Amino acid sequence: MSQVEPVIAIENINHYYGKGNLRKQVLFDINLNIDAGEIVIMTGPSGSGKTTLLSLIGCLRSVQEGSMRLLGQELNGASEQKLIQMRRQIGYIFQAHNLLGFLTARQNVQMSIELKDGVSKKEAEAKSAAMLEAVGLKERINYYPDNLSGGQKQRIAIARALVNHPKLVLADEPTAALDKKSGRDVVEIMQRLAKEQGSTILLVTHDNRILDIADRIVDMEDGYLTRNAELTSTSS
Ligand SMILES: Nc1ncnc2c1ncn2[C@@H]1O[C@H](COP(=O)(O)OP(=O)(O)OP(=O)(O)O)[C@@H](O)[C@H]1O
Repeated sequence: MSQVEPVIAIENINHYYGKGNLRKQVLFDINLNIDAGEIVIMTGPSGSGKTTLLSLIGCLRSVQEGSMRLLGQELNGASEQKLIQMRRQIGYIFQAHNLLGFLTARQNVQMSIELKDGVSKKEAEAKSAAMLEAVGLKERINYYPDNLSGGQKQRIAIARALVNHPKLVLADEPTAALDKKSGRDVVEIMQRLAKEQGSTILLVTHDNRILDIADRIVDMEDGYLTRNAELTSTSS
């Protein structure tokens, strides 16, 4: 039998912004494979290309040069419709968590389930409540985001991203707005749920305090991948 295909397989990716004289290359010959269930942290200075790479992997931007296979599907040349379909298989957690203020915690989570076909409202309600319980917000299910702390809001965003059991979770600076303890709590919840669900996580961060949750750390610098190192586990 052939080897299991990585969740993300990136080969010789280049990316450019702008046109004509203003055209500027921001990603240079990126090669990276990420396997199922891996937690990978991407670090690097501001402007090094992390968000650009994350948005290509997240099907939020079209691949220009090179090959990017996501869950076995080639994204180079993929139609907009195909990209939309791929996005449904990804959980997104961003710094500005994008919760809807006029919906409660549960309704925010439920929304991402109701986008799927074949799930009854009752089922969606129960799933959302269970997911909020899993991130430690059992007592806050009916709260509106404005009445919750930054860490609690980010936990809703995690519940929303993971409720459909996506194979891939992309997180861009998920702890940036949080104090040390809340930041730590948030990534530990992500780590636990992803391991339980067998999800792959790719997380961009400047936060050195959370690097130890990763199986592997990759560094970007000036558009190049400069380090791709596995962490040796200290646990038995
Ligand atoms: N929409 C855009 N149009 C033109 N240039 C862009 C655009 N988005 C990003 N850039 C440029 O591309 C380069 C990479 O930016 P990118 O946002 O990917 O870096 P980053 O590593 O995520 O930075 P940060 O840590 O500050 O978010 C930078 O030089 C940036 O100025």
